[in-house]
Amino acid sequence: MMSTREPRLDIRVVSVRYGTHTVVRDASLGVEAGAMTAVLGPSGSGKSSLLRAVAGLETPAGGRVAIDGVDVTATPPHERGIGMMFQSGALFDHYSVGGNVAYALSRGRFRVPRAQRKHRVEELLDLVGLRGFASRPPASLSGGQAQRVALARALASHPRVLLLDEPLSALDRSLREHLALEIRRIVTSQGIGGLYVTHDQDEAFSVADRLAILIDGRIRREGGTREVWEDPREADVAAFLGYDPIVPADIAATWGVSGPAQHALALAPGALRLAEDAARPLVIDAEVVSITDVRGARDVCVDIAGIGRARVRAPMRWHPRGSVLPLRLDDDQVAWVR
Ligand SMILES: Nc1ncnc2c1ncn2[C@@H]1O[C@H](COP(=O)(O)OP(=O)(O)OP(=O)(O)O)[C@@H](O)[C@H]1O
Repeated sequence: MMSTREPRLDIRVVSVRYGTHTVVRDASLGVEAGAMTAVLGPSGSGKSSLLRAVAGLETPAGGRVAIDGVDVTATPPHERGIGMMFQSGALFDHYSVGGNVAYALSRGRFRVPRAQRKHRVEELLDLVGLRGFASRPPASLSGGQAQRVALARALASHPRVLLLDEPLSALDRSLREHLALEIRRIVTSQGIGGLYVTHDQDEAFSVADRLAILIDGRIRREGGTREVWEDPREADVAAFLGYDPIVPADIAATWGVSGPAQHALALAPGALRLAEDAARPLVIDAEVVSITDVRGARDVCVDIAGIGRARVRAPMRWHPRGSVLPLRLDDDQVAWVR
């Protein structure tokens, strides 16, 4: 059920234009306090431009941005009560880790009195898992630690809204997953409204509780992560999320599956299963194209008449019995799309 409270961050029909080129068109989105929305979309879809408009670094060509019900569309960035974190933390090398965080406490409308800064720096470093790091020079930090400092700095002045633009994309995957969960924990526990820009589907799903899918400057789907995944509604949204292939309705009908008129059947990874022991006729015949060993499984590329290439997971010790591979469909792993 939708809350009747004012959302922490309210983006209403915001457009961003560079010259005559509109790169964000009528974007509307609400983020509750203590919640994180990921703006997920392909490269060049306008994600950073939307974030920059929310931050006040870009003047929207139309629409409004409100924080806690107050219109901040014309408010300078440092007076909006927002924190920002980017791909590269851009720490000051000539300050210590603590100095970098303290600097953020000394500026803007939300600055902290000098006497309280040291305590707040320690509190923030503790929050991001860097207790005892205050006197370290930034050059001595790993990439992940540097981004933790950037996060501490972004949180320094008790922002009401935290804006994150691909903050983990320079880190390796395992660290990215770990830090994404930690950022989520911090945003939630601090009651901040988080807006997190990424092009990485896995990262979006681990960091956010809601998703806004931005394609070609338009928010094409918005909702809870699970809801968006289970019902992407449109074929290109499904394809961007990783559904592949998208099967025309007439072919799906030959598998005994039918859906709404003018819809196609999008298959999630894992929707096609080996069916070597299943009773005919409810099997889909595929041709084996290639087999690649991956961690803990075999990735089988198949060709299905009328659809083309698709991928199927098989156990590590599996070998095909012939060139024709019988498959079945797991109908929990499909979505009907327009
Ligand atoms: N300052 C600018 N002046 C002119 N065009 C710009 C400017 N900034 C971005 N653009 C263009 O706006 C479009 C959207 O860019 P934006 O950086 O918002 O996309 P994005 O989804 O964040 O992409 P990426 O994931 O690659 O960072 C692109 O076509 C880009 O070239």
